[in-house]
Amino acid sequence: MARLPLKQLLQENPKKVLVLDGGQGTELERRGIEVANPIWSTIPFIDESFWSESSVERKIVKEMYSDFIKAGAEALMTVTYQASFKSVSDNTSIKTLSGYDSLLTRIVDFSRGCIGEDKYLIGSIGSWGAHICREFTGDYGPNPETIDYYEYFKPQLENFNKSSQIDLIAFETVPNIHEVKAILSWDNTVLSKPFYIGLSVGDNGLLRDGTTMAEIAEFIKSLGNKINPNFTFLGINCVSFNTSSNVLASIHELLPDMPLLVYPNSGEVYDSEHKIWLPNGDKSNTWDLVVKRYIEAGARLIGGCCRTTPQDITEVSEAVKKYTK
Ligand code: MET
Ligand SMILES: [Zn+2]
Repeated sequence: MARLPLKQLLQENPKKVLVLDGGQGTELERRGIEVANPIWSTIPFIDESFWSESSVERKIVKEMYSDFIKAGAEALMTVTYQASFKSVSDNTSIKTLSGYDSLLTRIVDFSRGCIGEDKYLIGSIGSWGAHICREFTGDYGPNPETIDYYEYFKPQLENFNKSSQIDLIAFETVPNIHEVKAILSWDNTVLSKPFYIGLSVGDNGLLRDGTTMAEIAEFIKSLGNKINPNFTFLGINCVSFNTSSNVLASIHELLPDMPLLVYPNSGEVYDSEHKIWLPNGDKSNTWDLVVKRYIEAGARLIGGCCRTTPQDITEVSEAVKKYTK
């Protein structure tokens, strides 16, 4: 069954909450793919051997999608978070724009083949900071306003814009206000299909660069009807599980009419000194509880980010069913 256009689905079903998949990068790692390299989880697609039917890595990616779908995911992301033209051309043998474009098209078409026609495919784009591992600090240097964000995103955006397989473009883990402003300054010639912004927010409830949610909301309101009509969701991703529902509620209070999205990390806490993940100390926080709060706070797209697995998505989808009845 073919899917309805995303915007139509949301408009015709005001209570519909879409279940997203979990963290593809960490899930592939959990399944045995070595992702520690500058283009992270996109690495398996670079070697020509991936495209042969017998490839083990190809099987792993397919199974990951199939397991997220069995868990209840209705929208799944391409594994292209760290696959900007700059990252790919600086770190692999693919150096030309046309070679890059072919790579993305291959990944997108393969991902569509894995998920089928009835699910939504989201084109993942990591923030500018992701290519220098700054998505959790927001430190974009002394003149973040002078960075040419469009130049950086253009090749990936153009591919996703023209692809009939991509339903929604995701700017993920955006930590800096100047980047948010740049993305929202682009009209529908630059961003010609539904898109969202996932903010990278700390436990203090601030964008990683220190900007308050109120400043972001004011900026969005100031755009008035000049805002790109394809701006479909605002929200947070790769944020801590325990604080995510409070942050989302604060955005909802400021922008009550904006459809929101949220996909936090698993409840584990990263110990950067020992480079290990520790279990969630706060047992009172369950998916059932946070999903209930997300829905109360206007979330229309809910899933998991780093270290979340199909088991997490099963719990998310059960809670979504329960609280959207
Ligand atoms: C660092 S956040 C990563 C988000 C991306 N969608 C992934 O899980 O692969
Ligand atoms: Zn993440």
